[in-house]
Amino acid sequence: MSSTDFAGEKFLQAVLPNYEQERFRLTLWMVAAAFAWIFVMPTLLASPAPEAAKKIIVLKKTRRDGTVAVETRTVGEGSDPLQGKTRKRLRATWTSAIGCILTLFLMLMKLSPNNYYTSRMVFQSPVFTKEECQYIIDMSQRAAQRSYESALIAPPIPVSESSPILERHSNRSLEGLLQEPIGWQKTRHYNYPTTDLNIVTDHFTVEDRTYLQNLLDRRLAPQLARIFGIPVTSIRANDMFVVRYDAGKRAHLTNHTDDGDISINILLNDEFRGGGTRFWNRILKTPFAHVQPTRVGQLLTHSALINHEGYHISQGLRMILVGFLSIDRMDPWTYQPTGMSVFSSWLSLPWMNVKFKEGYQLSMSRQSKAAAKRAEAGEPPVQSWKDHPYVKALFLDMRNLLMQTGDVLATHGVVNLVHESNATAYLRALDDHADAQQAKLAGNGKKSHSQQKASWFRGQGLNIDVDGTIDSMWASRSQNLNRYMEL
Ligand SMILES: O=C(O)CCC(=O)C(=O)O
Ligand SMILES: [Fe+2]
Repeated sequence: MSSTDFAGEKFLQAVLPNYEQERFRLTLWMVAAAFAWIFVMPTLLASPAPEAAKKIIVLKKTRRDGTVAVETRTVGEGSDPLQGKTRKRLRATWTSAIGCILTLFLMLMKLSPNNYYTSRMVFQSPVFTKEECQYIIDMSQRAAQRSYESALIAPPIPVSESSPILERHSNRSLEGLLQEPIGWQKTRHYNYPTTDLNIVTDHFTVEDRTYLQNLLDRRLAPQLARIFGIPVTSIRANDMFVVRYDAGKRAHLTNHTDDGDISINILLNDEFRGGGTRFWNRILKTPFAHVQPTRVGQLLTHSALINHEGYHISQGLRMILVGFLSIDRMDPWTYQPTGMSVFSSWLSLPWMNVKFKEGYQLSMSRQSKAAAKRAEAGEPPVQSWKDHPYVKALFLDMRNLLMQTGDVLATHGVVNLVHESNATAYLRALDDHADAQQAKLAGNGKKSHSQQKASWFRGQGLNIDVDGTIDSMWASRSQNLNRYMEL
């Protein structure tokens, strides 16, 4: 979304990049640099300096009769003009090629807003009102109550030979629902468990989801599009959930990175002490920010690759709405392009970094599944190019290289986009714009314009491969497909 389309632009107290303009400028610079390295530099580097072209060596020989004979010999290019020139040209070509790649890489890193501006920055802005946050808390408590009731009557899942891990996990999560805080999931996230409820797979109602979807479409989608320079159609939440931290129980979340491309974290209440989110600089091994929003309904959004932690609360209950968002270049269902610029996808270090990370992880899991199948059936597995050991190693190397490049070159910091005194007016401007859009569509006789919206719930729980195709779905999705179909 360009700055002129964003309804909240005049309330921004920080200057966000004008993506379109900066990408246009960057393209011109890159074309000029490539032209210089390909056509001008090789000629300059290969052309001999006039005095260096020939070297004259004077040889003095004393003859037997005592007289001195002076002999001059020309060496270097002069003595072997063709070979010297070829060698020089070859060296110039190589130097130019390396120079060209390095220049373009540094330009991309330092002139592209998707790289220098959004890689390691945290953005803060208002997104919900206090009343809306209370409504979300209430719907979460109702969903927890329904989860508890269904867990009371659900029989334990028999552990079968074919999928013991999954079924043991399902039993553990059923048990968790019966423990305090009752009805809340305790083991949904495996490595960094939070006490949470997923908006689709837990017992929220269709009305709850519709309420949230409407709010996220009006308030969150345009802000993310503006901050990260992406179209709203490229946004697909892969996991959207409400988290609670209880003082004295699970009161913090240790340092981690998230899954997906972009993370969102919206504060729903303020009846607690401590808390906030701490963001870490991996190079310096120190936090670069500890953000404690003072206003309920405040959004924190950042690249999922930034290390962060949910800081310990010492009193009360802290609730947040969290989303792990995937930014798709292609719609995973139709394979139509989402309209995302190449500068925010394959030329964006954080985006590429995530794709290589996911590509590597998927390949590893495919490999272990294939090994299990092979053991079962005694057949050699069919291997895709993505699972070739060299490709896998390349994915891992690229992931590490891109991560470290971002860590070293990108600015780390927090941008507070809207002053607190403007929060209400800012949200009203976003609402007015959304209403006007809707009225315009209704006037055009179009009932809905769903293809122009972000996917908040319908597209969760998918593993998308580096080539944009669906690789697999999470167990929680395949077990609840009917809920995804409702939306
Ligand atoms: O508690 C927070 O602010 C961070 C939450 C978080 O990072 C997560 O749920 O992944
Ligand atoms: Fe996180």
